[in-house]
Amino acid sequence: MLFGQVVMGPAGCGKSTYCFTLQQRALDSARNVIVVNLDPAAENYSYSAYADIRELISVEHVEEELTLGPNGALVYCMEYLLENFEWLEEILCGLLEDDYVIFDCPGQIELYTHYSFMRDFTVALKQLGFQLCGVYLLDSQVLCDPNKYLGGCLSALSTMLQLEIPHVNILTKMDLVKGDTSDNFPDEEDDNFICPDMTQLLEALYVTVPQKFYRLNQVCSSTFRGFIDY
Ligand SMILES: Nc1nc2c(ncn2[C@@H]2O[C@H](COP(=O)(O)OP(=O)(O)OP(=O)(O)O)[C@@H](O)[C@H]2O)c(=O)[nH]1
Repeated sequence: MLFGQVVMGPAGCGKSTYCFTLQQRALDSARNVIVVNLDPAAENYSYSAYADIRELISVEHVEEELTLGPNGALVYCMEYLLENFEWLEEILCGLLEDDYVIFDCPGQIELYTHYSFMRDFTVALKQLGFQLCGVYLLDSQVLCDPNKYLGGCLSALSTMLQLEIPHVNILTKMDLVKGDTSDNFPDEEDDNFICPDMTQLLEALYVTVPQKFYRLNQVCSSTFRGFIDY
């Protein structure tokens, strides 16, 4: 059996940096961690890539050939990857049982929330014998703003439900958190800074969001609470 992580999250949240760091940590402990770049628009990443979707297809190429915009080209590339999955299968079939594979995914969250691509991709990997974990990265700036926190939780939850694989959320860039938290929201001094209580979230939203959305926010926060308790 092969093990792997599917690393997802909004653009710029730190996915490639996370993959690089994990690869370096593994090297230090003499473990082989393989990173596969699945972002057809990625030009720079610091890890050493075992495979790169850009060898199959790139956003730049699709934009030129099919005169599509960046988002349309990205969706085209991801569908192309699925249709030509044997390209990846051939590369991955050389792996050993102990190898651990990290898939660095694109940052357009609609790929996880609106399209079935990522789900179909993980199903195809499972058929190759992969045991997968979804890793959803969020910039820790969301901790300073209840509106961003609500949006971040919704996107992470929606991704988890779409993929139906074990799921871990990770907050990145903690070194940049300055503690200038919005009123009524826990700050760095609070024990529940990393995981605000849902009552606190609702109270903070009550102050910042128009009243007509109160009931909606109440339903959202009770949904999150349900998943936390579960
Ligand atoms: N200060 C700080 N900067 C970070 C951290 N992680 C990532 N960055 C920076 O954030 C920027 C984006 O990081 P990436 O790793 O490229 O993010 P990404 O999610 O792969 O970006 P996309 O591929 O565009 O979706 C880079 O300038 C990184 O150096 C962190 O923990 N702390």
